[in-house]
Formats: sequence, C-alpha cells, structure tokens
Amino acid sequence: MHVVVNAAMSVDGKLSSRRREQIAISGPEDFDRVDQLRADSDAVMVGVGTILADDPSLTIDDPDRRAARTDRGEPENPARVVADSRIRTPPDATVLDDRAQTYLLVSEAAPPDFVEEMEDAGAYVIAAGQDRVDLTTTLAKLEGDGIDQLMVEGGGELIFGLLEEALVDDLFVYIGPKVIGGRDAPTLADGDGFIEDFPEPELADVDRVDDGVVLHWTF
Ligand SMILES: NC(=O)C1=CN([C@@H]2O[C@H](COP(=O)(O)OP(=O)(O)OC[C@H]3O[C@@H](n4cnc5c(N)ncnc54)[C@H](OP(=O)(O)O)[C@@H]3O)[C@@H](O)[C@H]2O)C=CC1
Ligand SMILES: Nc1nc(O)c(N)c(N[C@@H]2O[C@H](COP(=O)(O)O)[C@@H](O)[C@H]2O)n1
Repeated sequence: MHVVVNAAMSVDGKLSSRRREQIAISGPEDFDRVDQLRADSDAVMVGVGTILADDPSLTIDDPDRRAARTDRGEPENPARVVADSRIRTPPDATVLDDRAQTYLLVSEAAPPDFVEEMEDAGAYVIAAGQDRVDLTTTLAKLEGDGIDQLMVEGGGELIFGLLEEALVDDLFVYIGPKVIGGRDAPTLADGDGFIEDFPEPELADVDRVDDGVVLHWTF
C-alpha cells in the first residue's frame, strides 16, 4: 500500500485553532490540488477527531474527476476510512452517507452495540488493537480489500500515529498565509511526539500555490 498524507498548515505549523474548528488555510488552487489527490486515491482517511470537528464528506468535488473514475471502472468516489478506536463517530456523520463506501477502523475495546449500529449504517468495521486502533494491521487488511493508494487528510494525532509506525510514504504540506498560534492548537504531528529516532524525510519538491507553498516530502 502507498500512503500519502496531505495537510494544510499555517505559517506557524497549526492545522486549526485551539477551538479545533475547521479553518480555511488553503486557497482555491490548493483545494483543487487536494481534490485531484482524492481522485487519484482508492481511499481517503481521517481520524475521528476530524470527523467530530469538521464532519467532512471526503468526496470528490469536480464532476469531471468523478466521471473519469467511473470511466476507468472505479467507484465515483474513493472509499472513506475513519480511525476510531471506541466508535465516537456519530451515526449521522456525513462520511456514513451513500456517496462512497466507508470503513471504520476500531479497537477490540469498541462496544459491540456501536459496531452493530455502524454496520447497520452501511460501514465496514475492521478491528485490531487492544485499546487503540492498530494502524499497521488495519491498513494491511484494507490492502487485502483492494486499497492500494491511501490518502490521509489528518488530523495531527492520526498523522503522528502513522509516522510512529513508519507507514507514511509521501507527505504534502501546504503552508498558507495565516498565523494561528496557541499551544493547544493542533499541529501537523501531535501525539506524544518523538524524542529520538526522528523521521527524516527528503524534500522532493517545492511549489508556489495560491499565496503559499506546497512542500512534498518523501520517507
Ligand atoms: N488543516 C488541515 O489540513 C486539517 C485540519 N484538521 C483539523 O485537525 C483537528 C483534528 O485533529 P485531531 O484532533 O488531531 O484528530 P484526528 O483526526 O487526528 O483524530 C485523532 C483521533 O483518532 C483516533 N485514533 C485511532 N487510532 C489512532 C492511532 N493509532 N493513532 C492516532 N489516533 C488514532 C484517536 O481517537 P480514539 O482514541 O477515540 O480512537 C485520536 O484521538 C481539527 O481541528 C481539524 O479541523 C484535520 C484534518 C486536516
Ligand atoms: N487541504 C485542506 N486545506 C484546508 O485549509 C483545510 N482546512 C483542510 N481541512 C480538511 O479538509 C477536509 C474537508 O473535507 P470536505 O471538503 O468536507 O470533504 C477535512 O479533512 C478537513 O479537516 N484541508
């Protein structure tokens, strides 16, 4: 499986404010780049923190890109994947609508009645990990289900979890013209942070986009 992480951050490295509400950091050209990345993916993944904060659709905006996928025999939209150990995803979350297949990655601690509720809502539930989703095992199961190209949109807790397990191949970071600040505002990689063996990606490309810049790092 090839894992591509994409995120937009402020000049000072924040994905959002301390209120954890969605903030438009990208401009139109960058959102279009993100739409193309989605269109090139078999699935788009987020953590449950992003579901609760943003209620995203994770679908493709451009109808031509959706049509090109169906012409290639692919589903109109990539599948959606949510890392959600104990099932905090609300049953009326937009990712559970019928615009795309949705996978919920859960831990063994997920309450069985919540699992049933999600399956009734049409989600495929994959469980691994005692208290928290075991990302290595669940991503391998997704690969077994035909997901070869996985795009991850955040947030910072999930991105750190993937970096910690050395699961990231490419990282695209848009840095936009905003300063958000705040010690409690989410950053690109949160979690516990590294204290040694820091991942050291290579800079593959730099592009000026909107009034900011896209950095492409490879691991
Ligand atoms: N600017 C941008 O590009 C983006 C910004 N955002 C912003 O980021 C914020 C949300 O980020 P954040 O709060 O970090 O939430 P995340 O979306 O990263 O979700 C984090 C949650 O995922 C669950 N999870 C399950 N398994 C794992 C694992 N193995 N490793 C890590 N997490 C796991 C955890 O909850 P549990 O233990 O319950 O399973 C964890 O709390 C919002 O403010 C949103 O607007 C989000 C995406 C993109
Ligand atoms: N690429 C990007 N730029 C920004 O400025 C952002 N705020 C985000 N946020 C993430 O985009 C997703 C929204 O999804 P839908 O458009 O509703 O499908 C979601 O993952 C946000 O957190 N991204």
